[in-house]
Order: sequence, then C-alpha cells, then structure tokens
Amino acid sequence: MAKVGIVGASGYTGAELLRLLAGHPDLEVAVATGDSQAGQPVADLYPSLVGAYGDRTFDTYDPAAVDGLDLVFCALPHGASQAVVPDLRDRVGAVVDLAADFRLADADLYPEWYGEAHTVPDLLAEAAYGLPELFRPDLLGATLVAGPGCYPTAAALALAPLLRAGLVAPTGIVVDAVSGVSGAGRPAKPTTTFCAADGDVTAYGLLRHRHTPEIEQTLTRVAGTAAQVVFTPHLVPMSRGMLATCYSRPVEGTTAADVAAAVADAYAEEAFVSVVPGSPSTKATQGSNAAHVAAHLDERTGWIVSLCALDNLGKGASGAAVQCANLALGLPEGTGLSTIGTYP
Ligand SMILES: NC(=O)C1=CN([C@@H]2O[C@H](COP(=O)(O)OP(=O)(O)OC[C@H]3O[C@@H](n4cnc5c(N)ncnc54)[C@H](OP(=O)(O)O)[C@@H]3O)[C@@H](O)[C@H]2O)C=CC1
Ligand SMILES: CC(=O)N[C@@H](CCC(=O)OP(=O)(O)O)C(=O)O
Repeated sequence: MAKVGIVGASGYTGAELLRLLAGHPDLEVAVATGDSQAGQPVADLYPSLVGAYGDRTFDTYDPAAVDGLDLVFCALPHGASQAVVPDLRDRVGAVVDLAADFRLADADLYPEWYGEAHTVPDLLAEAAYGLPELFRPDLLGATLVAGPGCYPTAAALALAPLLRAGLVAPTGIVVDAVSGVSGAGRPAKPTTTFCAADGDVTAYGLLRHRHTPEIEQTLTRVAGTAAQVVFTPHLVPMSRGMLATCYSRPVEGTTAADVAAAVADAYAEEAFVSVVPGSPSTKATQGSNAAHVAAHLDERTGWIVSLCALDNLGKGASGAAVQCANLALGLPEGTGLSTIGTYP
C-alpha cells in the first residue's frame, strides 16, 4: 500500500481526491492538509466523506510530516503551488500538482497570463503534462506531474484527434465552453454565490482567459505546428460538469467519415474516453473519470463541431490526478477510478 498526502485537502479538488482515494485499493491517505480547517473534522466540511473518514481531522501543513511519502497531490491555488513543490520534491517520491504552476513549458507565458513571473522556471522542463490519452509515455514513472486545467482537458480531447490526423487547420479554432460553479473552488466569490450564479449564464475571461495558452500549447504539440484558438468560458448554474464545444475548419477533401474515424481510432483503446453520437452530456460523466466526445462535419457550412463533456472535478482535475498518480507509481492506470457517471 503506497502512502500519499494531499496538500490542500480542504478545497474542492482536495475533497474529491479524498473521495476517490477512499476507494483506491493501493493508495492510503497519510496526510490531508487544509490550514484554515486544521483540527476540524473532514466530515464537517464534506458530510459525504463521513463514512470513509469518520472523525478524522484536517492536518496543518508541516513539511516534515510528508517526508518519505510515495506521492503527494498538491491541490493549492496557482502561485501557492510553486512555493511548496520544490521542497516537496526533495521529500517525497512524486508530486502531482493540480494547479497551473507547472503546465506551461515556456516560463515567459506566466507574467502575461498569470500576472507573475514563475519563481522556479527551471522546474518547468521536468514536469510531465497530465493528459495520459495524449502524452502517456511522459507520465510513466514521472516524479512531477502538471495536472491540466479542466477546460484545456475538454478542448484537447475534442480537438486532438482531428489535428493529429491532419484533418483540420490549427488556426482559426473556436472553443466555447461551460463550467459548473465548483470549477471556481470552495471560497465564495461575487460571481459564485448562490444569488449571483443561480438562474444566470455569463461568459467571463473574455479574450484573456489563462487557459488559452495552455490549450494552444497542447494543440501545438499534437499538430506539430503553431495552433491558435479563441476560447470563451461560461459559468452555468450547476455544481459540477463541463462541456466544450469546439469549431474548426477542415482541410480540403475531409469527409464526415474521416472525422468519425479520427475520433473512433484515437479513443478505441482509451478506458476513460467514450465517443458518443449527438451531443455528450455533462451529467452522464458526473462523479466519474469519464470524458465523452463527439465530432461532426457540417457539410453545409464546412465547419467541424467537436464536443467534450466531463466532470471538472473528475477527469477535469482529481480523477485525472489519480490516473496520473497510478502511472507515476507503476500501478494499473485505471485503479480506483470509475467510467460510469451518476446520470440522472
Ligand atoms: N475546481 C476545479 O474544477 C479545478 C481546479 N483546479 C486547480 O486545482 C487547484 C485547487 O483547486 P480547488 O480545489 O478548486 O481550490 P479551493 O480554493 O477549493 O481549495 C484550495 C486549497 O488550497 C488551500 N489554500 C488556499 N490558499 C492557500 C495558500 N496561500 N497556502 C496554502 N494553502 C492554501 C485551501 O486551504 P484552506 O482551507 O486553508 O483555505 C484549500 O485546501 C487550483 O490550482 C485550481 O486551479 C484544476 C482543475 C479543475
Ligand atoms: C468556473 C471557473 O471559475 N473555472 C476556473 C477553471 C478551473 C480550472 O480547471 O482550472 P485551473 O486549474 O487552471 O484553475 C476558471 O475559469 O478560472
């Protein structure tokens, strides 16, 4: 049984890690920190966890307490993560970071998109990007994993097969996506209180959302040439779930059969990605590590519309983090993870 820690266990992705690890046969949670909640029972904050964690309380973050653990999940906000990860790497076997701090390979992008220079740019080259369906070889035995953003995961899974097969142009891509409110984390913000979010749909981060360079980085890697997207996220009044609807232009001669074959072939062997007819449904993936993908060529307008639904806390964050931890530790990739959502 490998011993793991969760730094930031009191947040939404941390709590989802606690839930998933309660059912993981090979990983045991030795440390679960949440500084503002230290000493408080886990189940006071997350009542669904009472059966698994009883009266266990959140720990204060103490670097010495994680010494020798096999792996630590770091579920802190952007910026806070790069302050602790270098020290963590000296103490534990592997770190899976859920924040954005190690996602972008080019350190120069951080001031532009995150408003601050990266404090440990030399570590960026050591991080494996945690999207196994696209970059699995990098994750086997990895000691530092950068968990992807939820929107970039959805956009990449919807678009990568088309780019990899050379069916679409890498520029002029449009990604419209909706997210449930848990994507914004546990602390209430003016836009995420019940009264603001209930009954409303708004776009945000217009033209400047920090996931734009991350989406472009992944699509560029896959296409082998510079990709460019317009990305518009929207907040919708549900707790969890994400749907990305992506528009791309086919290259001359692409047929509907080519599009269907590209996504079917890309995911034929992938346990966590299902190709579905029509539109994927967020609820069908809720609570699971599944991503549902569809792709359609509109012969009338010449656009390809490809979609991906996932649970932002599942395949969009904590489920993917467990999938990557399994690969890093040499465990079967799907251990402790479900492909079955809670629909309805
Ligand atoms: N929510 C989502 O759907 C997704 C989130 N992510 C990323 O995962 C990370 C965690 O997200 P999420 O769980 O939603 O965030 P939350 O805000 O819900 O949780 C953040 C956690 O970090 C702790 N924390 C906050 N600030 C600090 C600090 N300065 N120093 C130390 N600990 C701190 C909090 O502890 P305390 O209780 O003491 O405040 C809490 O445990 C973020 O980087 C986020 O961007 C990635 C994909 C999807
Ligand atoms: C609804 C909402 O606010 N969502 C978050 C994305 C959460 C996520 O996956 O991304 P990070 O890990 O990069 O924070 C946002 O748009 O900032």
